[in-house]
Amino acid sequence: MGISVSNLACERGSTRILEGVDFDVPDGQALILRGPNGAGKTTLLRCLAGLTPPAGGTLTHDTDDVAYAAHADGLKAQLTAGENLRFWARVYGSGDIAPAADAFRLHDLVDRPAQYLSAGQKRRLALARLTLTNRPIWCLDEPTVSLDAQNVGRFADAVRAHMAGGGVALIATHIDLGLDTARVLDISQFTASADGTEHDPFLDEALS
Ligand SMILES: Nc1ncnc2c1ncn2[C@@H]1O[C@H](COP(=O)(O)OP(=O)(O)OP(=O)(O)O)[C@@H](O)[C@H]1O
Repeated sequence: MGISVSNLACERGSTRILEGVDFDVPDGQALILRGPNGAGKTTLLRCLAGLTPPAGGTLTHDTDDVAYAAHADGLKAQLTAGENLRFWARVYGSGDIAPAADAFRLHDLVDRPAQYLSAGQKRRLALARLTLTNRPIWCLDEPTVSLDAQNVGRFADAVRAHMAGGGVALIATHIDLGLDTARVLDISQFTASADGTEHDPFLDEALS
């Protein structure tokens, strides 16, 4: 399956952010998305996940096959960590939460309400959801924010396990995850602004 993107254009609001985006990611591979702040990494991931329709070009994958992890953790604050995991396991039809809890060392936290978890613990819980989705394509936006070095390593292990099972991962990150086989794509080459500078639609509007 993998992902194949051809001449893709992406918008936020009605503003064209990216155009001419071309790449392939075969099964079992990861693609690291790089580019300066505002280059359009989130915009591209949202488009690949089906949250924003493409403004042009083609995607070959079914967006229902995508598990998307945004900047926000998306936890249910009143539920415990374990209840959050069991909720997602029911939603995605995956029975056992133990492998997800193992991957991110959450066993000691399962009875704690999510609202009382530290920032890094919340992020680990949010990332554990990925392993419960059984979805083959992971689109991850700055997944390691708030993680310490050991947990960055655990996250990288989870991505490796996903790839070993034939899964695909697209990861916007500014850090080195140590994924030796991953390709890197600088998406600033696809920025839609004519002069090549960072496009700021709010400034454009103020000056027009
Ligand atoms: N709703 C919106 N309407 C118009 N423009 C938007 C909207 N949301 C974001 N943008 C603009 O789209 C551009 C791309 O934003 P995006 O969040 O995709 O960048 P990014 O590469 O993920 O940045 P960062 O590294 O800072 O997370 C930015 O210039 C941003 O200001």
